[in-house]
Amino acid sequence: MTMIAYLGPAGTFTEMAALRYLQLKYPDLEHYPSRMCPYPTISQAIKAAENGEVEIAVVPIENSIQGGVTMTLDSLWQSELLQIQQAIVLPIAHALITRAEKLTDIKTVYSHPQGLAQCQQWLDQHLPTVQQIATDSTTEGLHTVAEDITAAAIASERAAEIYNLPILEFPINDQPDNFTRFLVLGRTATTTQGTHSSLAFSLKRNMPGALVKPLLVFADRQINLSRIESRPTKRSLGEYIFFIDIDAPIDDPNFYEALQELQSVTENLKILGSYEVC
Ligand SMILES: O=C(O)C(=O)C[C@]1(C(=O)O)C=C[C@@H](O)C=C1
Repeated sequence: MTMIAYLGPAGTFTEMAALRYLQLKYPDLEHYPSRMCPYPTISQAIKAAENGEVEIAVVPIENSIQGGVTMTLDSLWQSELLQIQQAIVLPIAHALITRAEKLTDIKTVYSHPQGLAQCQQWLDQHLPTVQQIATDSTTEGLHTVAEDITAAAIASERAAEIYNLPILEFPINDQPDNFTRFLVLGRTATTTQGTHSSLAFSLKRNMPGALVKPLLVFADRQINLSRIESRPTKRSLGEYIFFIDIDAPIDDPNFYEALQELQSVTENLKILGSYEVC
């Protein structure tokens, strides 16, 4: 029975993505929740899949407004075993969940840093003096909201329903078109072949033009990169790992050739997966 680790507690956007994956993959399943294992942080969910406690981890990777989820990018680079099996894109609409009757009664607002950032203009305008408290997920602060009438949390409408808490304002995200991409990660033995591929590499030397060579490998073959993002290697200042998404399956001969050549112009090259996006 496939068990799925996700960023919890219950009611997170990541849980919605995990449920969507289960419904797509196993449409005949009767009881989805019994397969769902919440973890308090993204890195713990990823570790659970890596050490075999669960088969799959579902984690956020990128928001259309705030960009990459750094904890996921760093964990992907460090992971020796996990591959991307599927990507899921969900619209994200945030609610202000609180037992306070009016905005002026609120003293603290809890949310995941992505949740706070996606509602920053709204917060500046409507709750400018309220203390913002970053949590590991949008739902972590909901227990406090249940106990403290001056506390509020930014989370989904579904979370308010699960915890039986009222919504004071909805939607409060600054951009109506707000999307987050989630990844379904599984062990390499179950590697998939899909229409999209992701890889990451570090460079041999930190010198002018070092990034041009790997990029030319793709440009010369007319391979389109749909995303490039960098993270520090954590070895020394100014050294980066580059994450690249490509709209091509890994078994495309053109792409396969590019990968061979990429080995010679990068220090460490990781194929993160070949997968479908839904
Ligand atoms: O805290 C949650 O509800 C999550 O699923 C995490 C997360 C994220 O890390 O981006 C997912 C979607 C939204 O962008 C806000 C938060």
